[in-house]
This record gives sequence, C-alpha cells and structure tokens, in this order.
Amino acid sequence: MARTFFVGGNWKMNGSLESTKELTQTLTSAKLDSNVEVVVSPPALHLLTVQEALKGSSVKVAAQNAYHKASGAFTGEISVNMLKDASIPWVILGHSERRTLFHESDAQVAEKTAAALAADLSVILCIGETLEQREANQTVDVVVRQLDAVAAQVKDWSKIVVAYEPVWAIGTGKVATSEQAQEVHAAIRKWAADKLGKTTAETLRIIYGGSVAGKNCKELAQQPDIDGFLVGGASLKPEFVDIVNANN
Ligand SMILES: O=C(CO)COP(=O)(O)O
Repeated sequence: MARTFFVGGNWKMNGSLESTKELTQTLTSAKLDSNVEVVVSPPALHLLTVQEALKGSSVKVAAQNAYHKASGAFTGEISVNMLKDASIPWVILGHSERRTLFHESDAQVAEKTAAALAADLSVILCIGETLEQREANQTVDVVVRQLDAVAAQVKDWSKIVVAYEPVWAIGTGKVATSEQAQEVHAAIRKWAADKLGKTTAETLRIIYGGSVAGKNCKELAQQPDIDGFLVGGASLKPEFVDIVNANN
C-alpha cells in the first residue's frame, strides 16, 4: 500500500516574527510536490501567525510539544485541547531534546500522545537512540521500548507518524547512512506488524530525522521503509523545498 510521503520542518526555538514571515513566504511561493504532505513546526508563540500566513496553501502546522492535561495550574504549558481549539492539526511529541533536556520519560510521552489523539490531533512521535546505546547494540531495544510505552496507552495508530531520529545524528551533520536508517525503519515496521497488526504496519508512516539535507535526502528517500523526513536545521533554509521535493 502506498504511503503518502511526509516531510516535517521542526523549526525548534528559532526565528523572529520577521524571519518567520520570510520563511513562510518561501514556502507559499515554492513549487512543492503535491504528493507530499508538508507540516512545519514553529515555536508556540508563532504558531497562529504561521498558520494564518499558510492559509490557502497545503502546508500545515504542528506544535513542538503539548501538555496532556486539559487546563489548570500548569504554568508555562500549552494543552492539547488548546491546540485543538486553535485548529492546530499536528503536534510533535517525544522529541529527543524534550526527553533529554526536559527529562520527559517514555511514560510521559505516551500519556501526551494518548491525550493528543483524544483531542483529535495528529502526532509526530519521535523516538531514537543515543550514540552510547547504538555502540552497545541497543538501538532496536531502545526504539521498541519507546514504542511499547505508547502502545500500552494507544490502540489506534492511524493519526501517528513515527519519526526515527537517532540522537547522535541530530544537529551534528552526522547523518545515518541510508542502510543504517533503513535497518531501523524496517525493525520499527516489524514491531508494528507484531504489536499493532499487518494493516497498521503497512500504512504507518516512519520518517527519518537527523541532519537531513538537500544533498543526502534523495538516497534516504529511496529506502523502502523511509516514508519522509523530520528536518531541523535545513528546514530554516530554502533547501527545505528541495527536501520536500526529494522524490522528483
Ligand atoms: O531534530 C531534528 C528534527 O526534529 C533534526 O535536526 P537536524 O536536522 O538539525 O539534525
């Protein structure tokens, strides 16, 4: 079954109102492959402005994080229900920067994922191993553990895109080789077949993130189990358009 190629741009904590406006204009004026689903993720403060500027284009927005409680005394947090209320369709959850710098556990990521889906949001669920774990041959164990935590709370995976982002490849310029990425993507799909069933495994989009750039995206995109990308640094540059169009 054909899976729609998915390219996300994670802008992380970058940009000003002015630079964000320019970046959005680059996207609305570019010729993007219409067979690709494109989602960009600005910082929370810029979400609504970007969403407004993208009106009429096929590009959608994602929040970079959300809290699972609907409302209340949680200073600094934004709830999944608030995203829903603002018609923000996507949320990135479990990014390695959230897991590492902000100590989000597998269980918390799972709880947030369940809450986001219950609020009818779509989720880009990030998983991936550290260099230390890869060198100890624990890569598949780590991603399976991260996925199992979510599967314990989520039965319907139809609104989840899994982003495999090896931590050692994020922001380092050290991209996984297409063989390394394909190997883990295939293991994730096998996990999905065993745990969630064959149909879900066939339709689940598994995208790669970690130093994706114009120069390496085409080879990665050709791998049978790579269904797109989650792009950090290069999503802030015009090069992002080339990554969206990697299959052309
Ligand atoms: O973390 C990432 C996307 O979520 C990847 O970041 P880079 O593309 O900058 O390595």
